[in-house]
Amino acid sequence: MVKKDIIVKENERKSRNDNKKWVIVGAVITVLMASALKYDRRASSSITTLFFKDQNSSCHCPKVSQKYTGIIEDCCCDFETVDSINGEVLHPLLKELVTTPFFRYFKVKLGCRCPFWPEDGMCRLRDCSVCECPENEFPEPFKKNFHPALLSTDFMCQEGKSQGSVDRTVDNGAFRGWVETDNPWTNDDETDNDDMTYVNLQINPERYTGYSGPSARRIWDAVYTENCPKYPAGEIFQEKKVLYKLISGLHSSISVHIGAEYLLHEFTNQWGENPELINDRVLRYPDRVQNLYFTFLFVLRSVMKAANYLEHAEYNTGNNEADLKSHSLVKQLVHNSKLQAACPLPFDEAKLWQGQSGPQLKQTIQMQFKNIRFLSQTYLYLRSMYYSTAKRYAIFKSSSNMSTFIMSTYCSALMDCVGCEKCRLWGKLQILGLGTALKILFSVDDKNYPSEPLQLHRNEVIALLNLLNRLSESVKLVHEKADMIENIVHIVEPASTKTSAWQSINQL
Ligand SMILES: Cc1cc2nc3c(=O)[nH]c(=O)nc-3n(C[C@H](O)[C@H](O)[C@H](O)COP(=O)(O)OP(=O)(O)OC[C@H]3O[C@@H](n4cnc5c(N)ncnc54)[C@H](O)[C@@H]3O)c2cc1C
Repeated sequence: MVKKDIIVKENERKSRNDNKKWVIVGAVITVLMASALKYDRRASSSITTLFFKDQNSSCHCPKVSQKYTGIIEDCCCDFETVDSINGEVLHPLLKELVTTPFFRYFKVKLGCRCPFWPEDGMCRLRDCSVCECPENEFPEPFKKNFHPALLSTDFMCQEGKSQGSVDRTVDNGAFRGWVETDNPWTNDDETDNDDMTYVNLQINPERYTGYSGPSARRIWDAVYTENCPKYPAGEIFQEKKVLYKLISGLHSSISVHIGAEYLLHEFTNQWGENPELINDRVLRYPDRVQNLYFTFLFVLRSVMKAANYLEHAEYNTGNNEADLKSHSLVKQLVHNSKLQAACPLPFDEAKLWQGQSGPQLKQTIQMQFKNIRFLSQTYLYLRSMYYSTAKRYAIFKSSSNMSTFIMSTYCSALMDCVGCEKCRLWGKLQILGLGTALKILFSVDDKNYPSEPLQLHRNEVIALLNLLNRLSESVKLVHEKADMIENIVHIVEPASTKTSAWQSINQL
């Protein structure tokens, strides 16, 4: 063997040894993390939090999840495109937008009475309660029930658009001011009164609150079982499936936010990520991840459809500079060329309500989602007759068709039963956001009823864009960290051996 070959061989051997060393070091670190995770979940969360932070701050790109690829079920976009456009365009814009004064103050009725069960605040943390805004903090124009004058340009007709294809954009040449009209998809009992309060969303983040147990379970159980039934295999109505997927996607997002900002050590008030929770509640179930992406695209589509309305809306809080910023960010969002090129139609709402039973089905589903006052009245009547809560609930569950019908009309009313103020705040905001998306996509028919253009409440716009931001954050976290979380958690315990308490209950 010539000398040169010997040197090459020697270098290869050294490099193999070096590699082995790194493999061993890696394995030791993994084992240490795994044992820490096994014996102290909270401590391990801190370790993984540090681990995640290091990954992000290093010069290497964070490891990207390749697990979710291809077209997102029932949508017109694939995972890869959504991840890239979200990371590049949507997330940065939305993150900034929701900090502006217009979008950070949300009007909400927090002290509502649950029409189904007595209040049983199961919250055990101070983090559960909401800091309401002092009177002098929220924007002056928000206090007035103002109706600004109409802009001069009126609703434009659609003549001359390309040959016969249906243009489904909501084209409101004029912004008609913030109005008080009923949203057929949500509770319309949110008009101004003394019970309403303004909340600064920035200081009330959606995160772990400690709200759990029977109270929380009962809400989700009611949402899925009573109002938005899980679709059985072979379900014929695509529309019902859409409603289920929206709720499930929202649920996934809430779980991701709980896991992303978790109270690791109550005593030291240390917050961080809880990867095990994110894995157990969302990542282990590919359909829940699909539903999260679906909900994101659905809401995104509604924002894109309402582009012209949102562009011409008034973002007035009395702070000129900040309001110009809100307006500019909204415009950048709704007319973003990268977004339009990458994912021009995130969800195709025109495919729904097509069959003969379409209109009736639409009404039924609308009723499932919204809250009608009728229930409260009927419920109060029943309550005056029956004192036992259990009996009252049993009546609703088992008696006449009427009761079943009434019971099934409630998705948003259930938010009044959430026994934790902060969860109720975000629950109400996000259900209102979903209701607004549904309203934009399904309640406005520019082609057949051009005289009834889209009209939104200020609060609906605030809810819609905050919801989109929440979903965008969840999608980003799942995309960037799913593989890492799954690897870490699987080292400790194979997913297949785990069965959550709730899964067991549901399987009974
Ligand atoms: C409206 C609302 C808002 C909330 N907001 C917060 C909050 O901000 N902070 C906080 O700490 N807690 C919040 N909670 C409580 C939280 O959502 C959980 O209920 C709680 O942490 C207990 O979790 P769990 O493990 O019992 O499962 P849950 O999340 O309560 O889930 C219950 C069951 O629903 C099913 N399920 C779960 N996820 C999905 C999904 N994506 N799709 C379909 N089915 C699913 C499963 O069968 C699961 O076992 C909120 C609850 C509600 C109802």
